[in-house]
Amino acid sequence: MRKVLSFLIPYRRPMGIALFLMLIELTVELWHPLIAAKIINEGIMQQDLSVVLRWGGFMVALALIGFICGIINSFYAARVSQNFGFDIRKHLFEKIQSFSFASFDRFSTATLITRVTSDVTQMQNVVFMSLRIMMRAPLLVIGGLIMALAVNVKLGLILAVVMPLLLVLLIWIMSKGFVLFRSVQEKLDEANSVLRENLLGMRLIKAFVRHRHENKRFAKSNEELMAKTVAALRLVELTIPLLLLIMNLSVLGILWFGHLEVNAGGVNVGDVVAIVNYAARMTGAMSMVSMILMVISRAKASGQRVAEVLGTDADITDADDANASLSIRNGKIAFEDVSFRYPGTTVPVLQSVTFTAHPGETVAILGATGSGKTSLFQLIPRLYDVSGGSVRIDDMDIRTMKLDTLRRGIGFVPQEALLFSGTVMDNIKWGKEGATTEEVIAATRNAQIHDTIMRLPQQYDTVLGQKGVNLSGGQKQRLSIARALIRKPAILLLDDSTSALDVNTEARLLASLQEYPCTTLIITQKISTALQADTILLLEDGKLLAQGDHASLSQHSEMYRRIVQSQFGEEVATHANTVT
Ligand SMILES: Nc1ncnc2c1ncn2[C@@H]1O[C@H](COP(=O)(O)OP(=O)(O)OP(=O)(O)O)[C@@H](O)[C@H]1O
Repeated sequence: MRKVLSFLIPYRRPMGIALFLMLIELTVELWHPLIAAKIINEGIMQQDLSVVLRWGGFMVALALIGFICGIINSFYAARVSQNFGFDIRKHLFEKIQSFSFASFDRFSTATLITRVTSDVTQMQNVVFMSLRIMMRAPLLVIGGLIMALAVNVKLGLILAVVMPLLLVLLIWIMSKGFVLFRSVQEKLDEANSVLRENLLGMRLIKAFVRHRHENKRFAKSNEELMAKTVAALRLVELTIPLLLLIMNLSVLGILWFGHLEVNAGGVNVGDVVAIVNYAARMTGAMSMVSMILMVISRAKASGQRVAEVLGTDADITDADDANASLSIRNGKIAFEDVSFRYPGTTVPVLQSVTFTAHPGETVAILGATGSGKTSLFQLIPRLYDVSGGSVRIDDMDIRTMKLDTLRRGIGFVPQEALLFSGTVMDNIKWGKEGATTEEVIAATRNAQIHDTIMRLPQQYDTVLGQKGVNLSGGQKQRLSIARALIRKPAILLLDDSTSALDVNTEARLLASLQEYPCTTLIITQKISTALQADTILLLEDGKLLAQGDHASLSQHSEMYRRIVQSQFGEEVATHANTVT
């Protein structure tokens, strides 16, 4: 939480000005009842118009000063709170960018979105209110109490007894509110999560006619959010009427004892009016305090959630002795007795994996679904770190290299082609900042997508919809391959990235990849793809079952023979379909 509050440090000066202006406003407000008492006692009761006019004019002048200070205070409060929110959002975004995959496994996408948006807004509100009214309200209560006691001790004592009782009540309510508002934010996460999944999976939902089921799912989550919010707001709703009731009873008490005192000659009418006036202002201030306490308890819950993200250490970082001069030159990859399990799990997904991919070689990784192929890939750019053994590139343990240098030398094409909104050109240049048009075209030609792009309405300037919705699966895959090729990486990782391509296009693509001086690792389910590789790795349940070229595997691996037999029939059929 201290970390979150430290974001206010750069704004000490405007905060100081805002608080100073607020103090002037407060002084003006506390002065008013005294002047009113003077006007009543010395002007109205003595029928002296000049006193009424003089002090009346002074009152108007003070009100004007208070008004001007209030406006400038609001201006500074808005500026500080907006800048504070901007800075936190920026830091959160940068922090999330530095997250390892393990951290992403910990925080869902929906919760991260709520934390960067709604939670930060709650905290912004509290900063705005602090500078505008938070200090003013308690000071007004304390100042009002002191002034009331100064005007008349007996009548002032009524307020002195009631105020601490009210404060205890409000603090109790705040502690309840904190718990409730934390669960409101959690329910908001859940509703966001359902909404997000729906929007992303809209096509599937329509195709499966599952909209009723999804409506119900969202309605359930929406109802839970409403129920939690209503419970939290009920507490807020209860607070102010309760507070008004107690304060109005005290005003009645002041009027009752006041009238007795006036009759006994112990106090002036003007003084009773002044104390009632202070009580009224304190009532207003107390209801402000109760509102503020609610906002604080909500912001405290949000602050904790934001602090959790900011306090998450990047667990995959450069080692202290990482050598900045090391970079990938030849692209030799060696796994030495590598084992791996996902952080927070006990089951190993890779066990004693040892193989070498020599520079310029193409290695295909075959294996059933869930056998650990993607996990193996993720270890190469250090998206996760090995649990045992080591991954070496050009004979260097990758943990001795700078992360950025390591990742810059790798072209990674994930299983699901992910494109960004923007033009086709922007999407390919995303792989290499400042790439020339010639470089883009060379990459798209090799990825077998240039001709397709030229047939698009605005060719390279065609704007892609969200996640590239206006492209086919195979087109998306080839665009993301082009995006990786443009980096001319020393190591190219294709995670089942040719699955949506027909056999001919895939063969052309793989042939053109031969021209790249890079070591290529291809995860594939297709024997036809594996056949183009120099070496084939056969994974089963996280273990490397066999490795070698097609001929040696056909001879030595029973499992490989089974896969070939099961697939070649299918492929002949597929090929026949493509030809016709
Ligand atoms: N983030 C994760 N946290 C925990 N376990 C995971 C995570 N990702 C994958 N796994 C588990 O690791 C195992 C291997 O998954 P992996 O994605 O590497 O398989 P794969 O061979 O690439 O499968 P596919 O061909 O279906 O993509 C699976 O049992 C999976 O449940």
